[in-house]
Amino acid sequence: MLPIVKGNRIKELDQQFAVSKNITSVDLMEQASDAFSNWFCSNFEDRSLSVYVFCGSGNNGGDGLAIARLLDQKGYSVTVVYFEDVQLCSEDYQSNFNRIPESVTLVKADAWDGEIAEGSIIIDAVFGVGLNRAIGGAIHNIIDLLNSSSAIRLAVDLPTGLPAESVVDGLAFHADFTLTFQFPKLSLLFPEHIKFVGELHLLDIGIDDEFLEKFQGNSFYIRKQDILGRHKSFHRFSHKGDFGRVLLIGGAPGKLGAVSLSSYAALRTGSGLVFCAPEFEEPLEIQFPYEEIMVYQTRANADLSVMDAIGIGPGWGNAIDPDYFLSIMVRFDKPMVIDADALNLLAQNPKLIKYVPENSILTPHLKEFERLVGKMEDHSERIESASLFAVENKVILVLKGAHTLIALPDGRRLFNSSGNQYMATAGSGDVLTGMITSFLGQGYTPENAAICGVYQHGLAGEMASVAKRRGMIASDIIEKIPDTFIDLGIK
Ligand SMILES: NC(=O)C1=CN([C@@H]2O[C@H](COP(=O)(O)OP(=O)(O)OC[C@H]3O[C@@H](n4cnc5c(N)ncnc54)[C@H](OP(=O)(O)O)[C@@H]3O)[C@@H](O)[C@H]2O)[C@@H](O)CC1
Ligand SMILES: Nc1ncnc2c1ncn2[C@@H]1O[C@H](COP(=O)(O)OP(=O)(O)O)[C@@H](O)[C@H]1O
Ligand SMILES: [K+]
Repeated sequence: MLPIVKGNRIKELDQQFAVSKNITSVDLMEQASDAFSNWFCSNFEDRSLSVYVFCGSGNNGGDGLAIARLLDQKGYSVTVVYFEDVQLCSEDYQSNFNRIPESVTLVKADAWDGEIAEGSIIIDAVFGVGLNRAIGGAIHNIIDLLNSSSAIRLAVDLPTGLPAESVVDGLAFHADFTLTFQFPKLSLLFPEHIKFVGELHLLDIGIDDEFLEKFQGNSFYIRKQDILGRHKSFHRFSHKGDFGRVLLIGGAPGKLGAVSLSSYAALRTGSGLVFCAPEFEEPLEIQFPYEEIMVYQTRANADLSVMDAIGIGPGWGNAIDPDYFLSIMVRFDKPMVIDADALNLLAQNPKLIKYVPENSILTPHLKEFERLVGKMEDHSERIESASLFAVENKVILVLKGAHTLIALPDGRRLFNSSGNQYMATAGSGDVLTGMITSFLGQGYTPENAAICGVYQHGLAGEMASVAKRRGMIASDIIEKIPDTFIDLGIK
């Protein structure tokens, strides 16, 4: 998995990597700038475009100067606006300043007329991970101006003004696209920053994962290539028992759809047998839209030990007796998936938390998480409390949203890369519960069930949204689950 290295370690990483490859830091800057300009050329093919590059005094500005030179070579019309006298800038900035060809218009910010031709592109290379205070003075005025421009805005590594790990305080550049080097900086994944980050892309600048691991902390980014190796394979003689017997508990009158979506998602994820226990007086009379789902009674002393996995909570309603929930946890006594109304029940009865089986997977969205632990200031605080909750309670906490966080009981924090805004539709969380429960029932470790479930849920959402966009609904996500196995090469 890709380490999300902290901003304050990146300089050291840069230097050590350059030494290990027998190159200079300015060579690495060239590799980064080359990756940026290649991305630029394949996304903005019209060479008659005017490009304005804004350069700060550090290495982010150095990248900007190298990018300006490379785009000029490719035939774009390039203007560089810079802020600081060159002798006061970083060494690699100075090398690139000296290489700026005459064909690039070079203008100091205080002499710039503030004009940006219609249809131009702005590149922000003012500050990256070296930001150490709020933006002020002339830079503030120019960023303000750029933010109100109709031009397309690109940020190099990090939009200027965003700190690498915390929430922005004051002004920041509003990018339409952020092209970040090698790995995402943590703050690029915060919901508060979506208007600054725009569409996020990672650019490979040649630093291998093995080298990055030397600088890893507790945060990682889940990519497509991390999934295949976490899957189990089944063979020609596997029978439905091998694929697991799972139970989904939930669905009160008026909310049957939720648990029905979870159950159907579990079937599409590969479960051999899917049972559902809806919260009705006469559950056996319930007709599900999917005939493959069987009804199970969990009241009284029904044997839960015959189940390989249980997912509990979708549409369960708010009239559940906490003792009944407790009896399910005690009777089952293996990791389970806890979602929606079951999480609300935990929030209302905190004493129940100690009965949650170890390594269970809790899947709150932001509101449900706040009900569990109290109100939080911002995403940075949310990440810390999710991680603390997972460690203290020995559970896996899946904090849902864009870049869903999987907080593991050993303190690692995994951020998801798949999914998109079209998944913000009723029932898509119920689908996730069904998928994770299914993997757990197929014998995956809770960690792998959570990782594969979260990643593939996002991938299925991406696939379904290609044809449906904002018209996508939760059952469209379910229909694409089988395609995710094909796309990932999983047998
Ligand atoms: N391995 C990689 O990932 C690679 C990284 N690379 C690139 O390096 C970038 C990091 O470069 P960096 O460390 O030089 O920091 P950067 O962001 O340019 O700014 C620091 C300068 O800004 C100043 N300053 C700070 N805040 C300020 C403020 N509010 N207002 C005014 N000034 C402020 C501060 O000066 P100070 O006044 O504090 O002395 C300092 O001089 C990284 O984001 C990426 O683009 C690639 O080249 C190669 C591979
Ligand atoms: N912008 C987004 N990007 C990626 N995934 C998203 C986005 N918005 C929502 N999702 C995903 O959709 C699901 C929504 O779950 P939830 O809020 O529980 O919805 P519901 O209660 O309607 O089922 C989560 O898995 C979440 O990660
Ligand atoms: K920048």
